[in-house]
Amino acid sequence: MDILRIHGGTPLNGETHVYGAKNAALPILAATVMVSGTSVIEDVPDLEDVRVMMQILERLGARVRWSAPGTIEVDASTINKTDVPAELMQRMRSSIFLMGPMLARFGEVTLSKPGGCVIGQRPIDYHLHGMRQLGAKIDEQHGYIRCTTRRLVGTSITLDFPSVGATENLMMAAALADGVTVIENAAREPEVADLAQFLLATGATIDGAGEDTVVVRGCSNLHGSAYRIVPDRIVTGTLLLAAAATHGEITLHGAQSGHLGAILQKLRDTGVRVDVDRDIITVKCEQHPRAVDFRTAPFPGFPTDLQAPFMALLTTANGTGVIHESVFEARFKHVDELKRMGADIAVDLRTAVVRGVQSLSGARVVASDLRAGAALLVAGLMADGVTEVEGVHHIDRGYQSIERHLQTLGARIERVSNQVPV
Ligand SMILES: CC(=O)N[C@H]1[C@@H](OP(=O)(O)OP(=O)(O)OC[C@H]2O[C@@H](n3ccc(=O)[nH]c3=O)[C@H](O)[C@@H]2O)O[C@H](CO)[C@@H](O)[C@@H]1O
Ligand SMILES: C=C(OP(=O)(O)O)C(=O)O
Repeated sequence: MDILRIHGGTPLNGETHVYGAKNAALPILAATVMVSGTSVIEDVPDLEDVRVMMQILERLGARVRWSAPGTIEVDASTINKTDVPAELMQRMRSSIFLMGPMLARFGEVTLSKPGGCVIGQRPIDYHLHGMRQLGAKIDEQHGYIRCTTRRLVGTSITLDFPSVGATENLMMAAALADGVTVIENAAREPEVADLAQFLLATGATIDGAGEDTVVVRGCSNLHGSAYRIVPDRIVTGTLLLAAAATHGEITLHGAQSGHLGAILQKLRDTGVRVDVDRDIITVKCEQHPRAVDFRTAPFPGFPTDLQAPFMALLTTANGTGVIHESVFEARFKHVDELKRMGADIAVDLRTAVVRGVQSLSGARVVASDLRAGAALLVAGLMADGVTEVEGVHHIDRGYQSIERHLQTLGARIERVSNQVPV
C-alpha cells in the first residue's frame, strides 16, 4: 500500500501546466467504440481510471495503445465481444459509459453495476430509463444488466435531474440512432460539451451541448478523427486551492478560466487574489483567507468535486463558513479526517459548518474517495508537521503523479510504498 507523506507549512510557489480532464477523457474513450476507423485522443491524463477504460476496450477486442505520452489511439474495428467484465465495471463509475456506445453500434451490451467514488447511492435509473425510451430492452438479473435493441430510435427525453453521466450516455446512444433525439434538463458541464465536440469531429450532428436542451440528429456512421481533451477544471481548482491554503503564489498554464467561474469567484470572496490572462491563471494569497459560504450545484454552479478541497481551505479561514452539498447525499467523508487534524466542523445531513481554527496539525489520515483525498492533501500541505495520507489509490484515479506535480511547486511531499495500514 502506498501513502503520501507531506511535511506541511511550505507555501506553494511556481508555475505548472494543467492536463486534460479525466471526466472528459473517459466518456470520449468510451465513445471511440462507435467510430469506424482510428481515434487519436490527445492530452489524456495517465490515471488509474483511464487505464481501466483502456483495459475494458481491449477486453472488448479493440486495439488500444499510448502512441505518445498523453496520446491514446483506439481502433474499434476489431471489437468482437459485447460483455464488459464485471471486475472492470466495479473499478470506476465511468464503465457505465460503454452502455450507450455499445448499444448504438452492436445492438447489445451486457454490463453490471459500476463502481466509482462512494459519495451517495449513485443509481443509474436515468441512464436505463433513457435507453428504454430510445428503444432498448433492458433485463436486470443476477447483478447483470443486459441491454439489447433492433435499432435505437430518436425521441424526446427529459431528465429528472441534469445528470452528467446520463446526458453523456444518452447523447452517445442518440448519435447513431434513427432520427432526432432531444434531451431536456441536460447537464451543462464542460465535459458534456467536450464529448459533443469529439462526436462532432467524428461526423455526428449535435446542437446545444453545454446548454440545457441537447438535440442529436442520428447518423449511420462515425469516422476516425484526432481530438484534444479539454483541460481539467477540477485539477485546476485543486491546485489553486492548495496554493491559497498554503499562502503561496502559483501560475497555471493551459487552464480554462471560463469553466471555473464559481470557484474563482468564491476564492476571490475569501480575499485571495486571482488573475486571469487568456489560458493562464495566477493565484496569490497575500492575507489570511476569510470564511465564505457556498452550496454545490450542477454547472455553472459550484462543482461538487471541489467541495472537499475548498472545505480544507476554510478550516483555517477567519470566521465560520457554511457549506451545503446539494448534488450527492454522502459527500462529507473527509470531515472526520480533517477533524483528526484539528479542524472544527459540524455536519448536519448535507450541511457542514466550518469554524476556522488557528492551524491544522499533521496526522495519519485516510482518503475515502478521490476528492476527499484531494482535501487531505490540501490540509496536509497547510498543516504543522507531518501528514500521512492512506487510500492513495483513490487520489491516483483523478490526479496524475500528484506528488511530482506538487513537488514542482515546492511542496515537500513523497510517495512511500509498501506501508502497512494502521
Ligand atoms: C466520470 C464523471 O464525469 N463523474 C462526474 C459525474 O458523475 P455522475 O455522472 O455519476 O454524476 P451525475 O451528474 O449523474 O449525478 C448527479 C446526481 O444525480 C443522481 N443520479 C444520477 C444518475 C442517475 O441515473 N440517477 C440519479 O439519481 C446521482 O445520484 C447524484 O445525486 O458528475 C458528478 C457531478 O458533477 C461529478 O461529481 C463526477 O465527478
Ligand atoms: C466523483 C468523481 O469521480 P467518479 O464519477 O468517476 O466516481 C470525481 O471525479 O470526483
